[in-house]
Amino acid sequence: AKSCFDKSTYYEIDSDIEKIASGITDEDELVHFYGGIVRLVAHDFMDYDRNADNIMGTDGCMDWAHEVNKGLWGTVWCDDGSCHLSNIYNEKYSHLSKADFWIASANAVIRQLSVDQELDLIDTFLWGRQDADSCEGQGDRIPTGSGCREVQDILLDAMDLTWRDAVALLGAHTIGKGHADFSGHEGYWMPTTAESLVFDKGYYEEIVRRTWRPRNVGLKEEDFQTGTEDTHEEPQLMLKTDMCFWYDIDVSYPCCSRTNRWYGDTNRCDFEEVYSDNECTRHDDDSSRMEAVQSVVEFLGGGFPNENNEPFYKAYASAWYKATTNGQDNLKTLRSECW
Ligand code: HEM
Repeated sequence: AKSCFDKSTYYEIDSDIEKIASGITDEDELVHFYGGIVRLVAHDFMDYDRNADNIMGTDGCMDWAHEVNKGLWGTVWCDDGSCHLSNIYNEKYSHLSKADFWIASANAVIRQLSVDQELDLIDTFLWGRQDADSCEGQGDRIPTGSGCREVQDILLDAMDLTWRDAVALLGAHTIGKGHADFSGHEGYWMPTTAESLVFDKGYYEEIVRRTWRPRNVGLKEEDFQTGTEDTHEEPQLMLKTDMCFWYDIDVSYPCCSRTNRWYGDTNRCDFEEVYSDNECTRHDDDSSRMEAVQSVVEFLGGGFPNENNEPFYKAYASAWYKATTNGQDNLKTLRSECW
């Protein structure tokens, strides 16, 4: 096997992803095809812990049976020939490590779904990662969405990212969907399926502009929702970890954002239960988490509405690079040709 990764192989993976996507006619399935690939990489890099004996990170190893990874094994990656991504890997790319292949595949998704296909991550792509055979405890390191504390412990402390990096990376929730069967968090981060197929700064606009009321209070799937069956075909959600970039929900949950907005006669916080009397509080001015708030403002790209995805794209590329190279010291740039 040639253990070499050249540009033409990188482009071929991109076009294979495009080909598979163009054959998927069901929109929900398409959202999960694209979203699942990016989430797969996120679960590979979010287990990195610089302070642990086994630092893990992008090593192609996943504790597939762990609850937090539900929705990856069996639909995104599998060994029975029923998953697009593992099928092309087995057919054409198994000379590459899974870790490198997954990242190249996610780069393809991000490029294809970005506005004007502008967010091309090829220039910062490095390869040479080695797959690990075992990664015991991997799943225990992955965040579940419980709140700001989790972002701080995992993305900042263990992964050595900044708040700005974390806010940029989570912008990926603009694509994809949460599933009742997998995480228990049902719904899209965006208001429509179509918008869940565009990789842009929409996620930040949704956090800031909507009224978000608590859902699943008291359960382990505590999160936020907005809208009603009248306004939304499918539920629209935010996790507590998403809302944390704008509100101090560790302190104020179960709370509602923007308590002064109405839908007919009903306060938008009060559809199921009254939350209009408990507004989500903002971070203290002197809190280190204000860096997250400032990053959201930066990625909004100016006053609403605007088409300026530049600040988000730049920060995303830089954070993605850090997250996918953490702990790796022998990575190489793409060859122009492999022999
Ligand atoms: C605090 C960190 C994070 C938490 C708590 C979190 C949590 C979740 C949850 C609960 C889901 C729904 C899974 C399901 O039910 O199908 C999800 C999906 C997703 N996540 Fe995250 N995530 C985090 C970070 C990230 C990062 C860093 C990325 C990428 C850069 C990412 C990309 C995605 C994508 C694309 C989906 C959609 C998957 C699909 O459509 O099947 N997430 N995430």
